[in-house]
Amino acid sequence: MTESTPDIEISRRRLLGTVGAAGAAGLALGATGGALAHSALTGETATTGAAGSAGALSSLGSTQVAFHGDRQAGITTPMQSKGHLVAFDLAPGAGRAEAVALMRRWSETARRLMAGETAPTADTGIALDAGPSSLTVTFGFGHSFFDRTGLTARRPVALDPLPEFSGDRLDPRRSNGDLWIQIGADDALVAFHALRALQKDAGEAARVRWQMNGFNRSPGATAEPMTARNLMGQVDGTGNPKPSDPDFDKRIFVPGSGPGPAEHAWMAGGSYAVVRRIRMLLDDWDKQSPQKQEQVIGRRKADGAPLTGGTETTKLDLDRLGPDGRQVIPANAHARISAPEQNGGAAMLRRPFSYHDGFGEDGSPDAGLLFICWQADPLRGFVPVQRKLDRGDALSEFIRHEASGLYAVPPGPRPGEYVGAHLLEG
Ligand SMILES: C=CC1=C(C)c2cc3[nH]c(cc4nc(cc5[nH]c(cc1n2)c(C)c5CCC(=O)O)C(CCC(=O)O)=C4C)c(C)c3C=C
Ligand SMILES: [Fe+2]
Repeated sequence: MTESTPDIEISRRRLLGTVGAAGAAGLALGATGGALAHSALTGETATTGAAGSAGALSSLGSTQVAFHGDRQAGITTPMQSKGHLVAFDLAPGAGRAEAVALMRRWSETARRLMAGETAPTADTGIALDAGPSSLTVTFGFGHSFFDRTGLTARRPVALDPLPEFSGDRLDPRRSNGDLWIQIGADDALVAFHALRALQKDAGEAARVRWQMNGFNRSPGATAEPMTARNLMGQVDGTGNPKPSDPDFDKRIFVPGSGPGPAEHAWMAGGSYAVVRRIRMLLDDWDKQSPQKQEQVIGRRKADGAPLTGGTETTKLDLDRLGPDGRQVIPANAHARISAPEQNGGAAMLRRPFSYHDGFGEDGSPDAGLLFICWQADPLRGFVPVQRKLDRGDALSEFIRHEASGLYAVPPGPRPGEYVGAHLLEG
């Protein structure tokens, strides 16, 4: 049984039965306002009720993100500790009818699992006991989906392939795809359970094209909630636009009405996800002195503060010169080049996962960032910034873009709807 507002879904049984008042704050994360609940998410666990009995959950396990809403979950939702990205291609011969049936199945599975219920068919039992654990399942459509389903006229221009960048070393087998799913959860079994259920749901209609696994810091691991670090050890995410910024919605989500053609109205309230697998050349990076590493980014490693001083949230002083007459934040520093004021206001919401897939024969880690950024229009978000980074970013020497995807992520479904219904049936 659930109690719903547009932004909040709380399991009444869990709220009244197993979680005390302190933990209840961590239970409700709306798909639109989830990021605001960061401190509730990362707070201490608050298990009450009969310890060890079925259904007794910590606030971490019982935290639930709404499946229905104006926006799909997993965009402004606080980053979870475990993530899976998976792209599918429709099977040969599968078209629009199969895509409709598939999106119906996937939506129902996602709805149930995000509510902490079992999968609709043949549940594997992997996630029993854990609760929803902030599970989010986010669906997107790639460029090739539209031709495969006879919907080319409805394909937005914003989904045109990204330009090539000089530093790209992309593997086509791990790039693009007709359909894309992002799964995030604060429990590894819950996340894998969702991945497996959705893959089984694909049946004969679609085949996995590529799949990647990622992680972030676990909620509660730090004394206070703080911006995550990446595998280079940097505080990463500071400059992200905040949901409280007056232009946040305009930058991240497709407007509800506008000059675009009517065929593209199905994307109103949606967003575009750029996904890049970026390998970090960690053996080279780790050889650099801390001072050099800080010059590459333009921020201090210890606390993420700008090299021009202050705290993590102090604005970069891009004009400041040092006693030697040189810019304190170097001309090629990553944070300078990517700053919105250096890019005509271009902004994106970065919501990545780190990844590690073992070590190569030479001992170097196959590790880096599953870089995912969200924007209302990639041509006014990712593309101009990446063009500039590609030309002169000090970080380029230490990273390699190995895979890429761009996906149209439609708005959230209304109760009774499936994700993408307005595209497939509108
Ligand atoms: C094209 C977009 C970007 C790519 C690709 C990218 C890769 C990348 N970034 C880091 C580490 C950091 N990035 C930081 C800031 C930052 N990066 C981008 C864009 C891309 N990064 C933006 C828009 C910003 C924010 C700029 C601002 O608002 O001032 C930082 C500084 C801290 C922060 O603001 O998050 C770090 C650290 C890595 C390691 C990486 C590829 C592996
Ligand atoms: Fe960056």
